[in-house]
Parts: sequence; structure tokens; C-alpha cells
Amino acid sequence: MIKSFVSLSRCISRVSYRFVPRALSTEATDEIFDDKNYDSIAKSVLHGTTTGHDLLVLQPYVKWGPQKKINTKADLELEEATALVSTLASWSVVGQMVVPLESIEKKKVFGKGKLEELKQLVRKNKKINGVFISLKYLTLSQKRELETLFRVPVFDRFTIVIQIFKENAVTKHAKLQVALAELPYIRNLLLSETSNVQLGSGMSPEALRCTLHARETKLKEEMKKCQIYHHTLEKNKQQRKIPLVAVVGYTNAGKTSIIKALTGEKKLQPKNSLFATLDVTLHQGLLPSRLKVLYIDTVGFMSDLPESLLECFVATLDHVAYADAILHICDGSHPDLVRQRDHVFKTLQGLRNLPPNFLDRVVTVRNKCDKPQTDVTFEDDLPVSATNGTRLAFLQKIIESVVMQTTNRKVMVFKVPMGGEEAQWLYKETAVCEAEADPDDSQFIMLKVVISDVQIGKFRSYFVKRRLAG
Ligand SMILES: Nc1nc2c(ncn2[C@@H]2O[C@H](COP(=O)(O)OP(=O)(O)OP(=O)(O)O)[C@@H](O)[C@H]2O)c(=O)[nH]1
Repeated sequence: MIKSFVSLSRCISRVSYRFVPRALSTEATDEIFDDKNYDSIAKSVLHGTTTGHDLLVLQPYVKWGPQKKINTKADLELEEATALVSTLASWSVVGQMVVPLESIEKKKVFGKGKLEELKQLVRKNKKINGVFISLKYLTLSQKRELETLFRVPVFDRFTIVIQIFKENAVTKHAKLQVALAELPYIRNLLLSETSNVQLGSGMSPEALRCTLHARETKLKEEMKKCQIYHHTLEKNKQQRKIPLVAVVGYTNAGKTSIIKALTGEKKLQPKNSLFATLDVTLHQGLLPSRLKVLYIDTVGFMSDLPESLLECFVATLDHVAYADAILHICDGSHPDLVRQRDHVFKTLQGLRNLPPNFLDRVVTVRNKCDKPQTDVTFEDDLPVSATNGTRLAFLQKIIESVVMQTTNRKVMVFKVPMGGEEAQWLYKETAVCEAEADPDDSQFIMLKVVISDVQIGKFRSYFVKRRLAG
């Protein structure tokens, strides 16, 4: 099962067009990222390479006690870890195993006996030129000890995921986020243990601190310059013209596919790849009443990601807090559905500035219902399929009812003069669902519209009050 998953994701072409709305796209100028001093430091700990690595993937698994994980199985975690590696172009998995432990050893991760076994395995197998230990972080001393023992570079989840982020970041905004995300990791790793462990970069801790600080300042300045996207959202939020629907979910659940199906936006290119979307993008769609909405495609979630990596990306989720509806996409065919679903809910609840009754805005759908499903069911989740369109029309109705409620919109019928300024205003400012001539008076038209309280107020002051005053 694991093998077939890995080979499937390998077969999928990685060369695909990523759509970034024109106004939000900013080509990266590479000078900002080109910093030789910093690059040598980063290389010494991240082992980034363009030629890739052939990895042995080890999934440590605590059998009991407080470190034991609930809601998942070691095999599923191993599957996710191998899928992470397979996401990287020119990296591959040459071996994979779950390593049962009584607890995670502070110094060397594994106990003495297990370590000896692994050392023999790695040294004997010439195909292995790196080991991925699927834990959030390894300390510098753990990394160095294991690298000395195995004689190949050792990676943790941070170093693998940061590679994926680097490969997938398209816009300058995303590239800056990734560059900022790795700084705390490098700082913690290199500066927390300098007394016992060689830095490897040949720099004094002070020089290292200065280099990291200078880079952070430079990246943050650049980041400020490229906030176009956030301004667009902010502006929309203030004007509250077009409702926002944030689409969130575990990575690879089908967020982009659902948006593509709901908007008919042909350029969107879903990928069978983890963290394919790193740039938060906006896509316009129409609800059944012809009300326009903006769908926001967001960065996929994944559990066991280091906090420093998430922090930068949580900023991209800020707008979720003021979205009018939140569409939570789950992959109903995934064996680890329960853990993935829980993780997304927990992350959502941890977001800043959440409005009261935030959960009332969340519509949870169980995507990929065209595939064999895991046997766990959640009563309220709507089974849909982005691939064959199952229940998408019904989903749009649900989104509409949530949006209508949160934005105080309602359906109203206006009888206005045919071709008059009231009719023009209603066509411009509201969503007109139906229009028909008044059967009793052909000079008038009946417009059925979706209109917000604010718009009703405006209509009154523009037309009704004026008419009464006149
Ligand atoms: N069978 C089936 N496959 C689907 C469905 N929806 C999406 N997929 C596939 O699932 C994979 C991931 O889809 P995406 O839409 O890129 O997923 P995502 O959640 O946006 O992924 P990230 O950007 O990595 O977080 C792609 O190979 C899709 O073709 C579905 O309803 N049925």
C-alpha cells in the first residue's frame, strides 16, 4: 500500500502551470535571496541540494506512555513521511521503516541497541545517502551524533518540509515567507548548543548572530513591500462588497480541485503533491442566487510541523478569521482522516481574532467520495467529489445560506421603473437573481435580488428618502 502510494505520486508530472492572479503575482528578484554568507550557514544544517537524496525514512513510534500518539497509527505516519520525500523532485525513498521505541531518547533519539542496528543498515546499503527521521526537530547534537554514526546527512521534518516549501514557492511573497521561516530554526539549532557542538560554518557565535539578524531585517523589509495581496483582502473586507469563502484543509485533500470545480476556473491546476499551494490565491465564483463570492485557496495543513515553520504561514491564514464562510475540505478516502480532520479543527481554533460563533461558519465536506472511503463517518460532513461533481450544486447552496447569514444578506423583490436609475443601481450593487416585467404595469420591472442590510440602507437613502423629500 505504501509502495503504491509512493510510486503513484512519483508518476505525476511536477511540471504544471500554477495560477497566481496577475495583480497578486510579483516576480522574485533573486538578489534578496542571494546571500553567500548565509547560504553556507544554511547549507551546513539544511543539506539543501538540487540533486536530491536517496533516503532511508525512519518513523519513530513510542509504544506507550505520555509520548504515545493517539488518533493515528505508526504505518500511517510513515506513509505521510514517505509522501513528503516523494513530493520533492529528484529525491527518493530507498527504504522505510517504523522504529518502535519506549521513549524518544534525549541524546541520540534511539536506544543503544537500535542505534547499532540502524548504523549497520545504513552503512551497508550504498544506495542510502541520507536518513530522514520523521520527528519535528532534531537538536544539533542529535543531528551531528547521528551523522557521525551513519556517515550520511540526517534530516528531520523541518528540513524536509522547508525543501518542499522552497520548491513550491512561486511568488516573491511565498519565497520571502519560506526564507523567514527557516531563520528561527537555524538560530535555535546553531546558537543553543554552541558551547558543546562545532558550528561547522567556521563562524563565531557573534558573527553568526549578526548574519542571521541582518538577513531577517532585509527579508522583513522586502516583505513589507509586497503586501499587495493582503491590501486587496483588507480593502475588500472594509467595503464588504464580495463575500469571502476561505477554503482550508489538510494538504492534498482537494482544496484547489474543489475551487476549480466551483468556479470553473480552468487555469487552476490541482497536483497530487503535498503543499502544492503556498501562495494564497483568490478566485471568483457565483452562488446559485448569482451572488458573487471570492474563494481563498490556502496553504494546506499538516500535523507535526515545527511551530517556527507554521508561524509564518499562520499569517497567511489570518484572513480565515474574517471570512464569511469557511469550507473545510477533508479527504474521505484517506485512512488517517480522523487525525487530519482533528488537526485542521485545532489549528482553526488557534487562529487569532476569531469572531464569536466562528464554528457556525465552517462547512465541512468529505471530498473524494468517488473513491473507496475509510469506514469512519461524521454525520455533519457532506460527501462530495471535485472530480465528478457529486453534490457540488448542493454544496453551493449550503455555502450560500452560511454567507447570507453571516453577511446579513437577504432575498428581496424590488418593483422599480424599467431602465431607471434604481434598476441600474440594483444591477450594479447587488446580485440580481431574477428579473421580470410587472404583469400589472409594463413601465415597472420586478427584480429579485440578494441584498445586504448596508445596501438596503444605501438604497433607502439614495432613492426612497430623496423621493419622499422631493
Ligand atoms: N479521486 C479524486 N481525486 C481528487 C478529488 N479531488 C482532488 N483529487 C486529487 O487529489 C490531489 C490533490 O488535489 P489538490 O486540489 O491539489 O489538493 P490541495 O488540498 O489543494 O493540495 P495542497 O495544495 O497540497 O494542500 C490531486 O491529484 C487531485 O486530482 C476527488 O474528488 N476525487
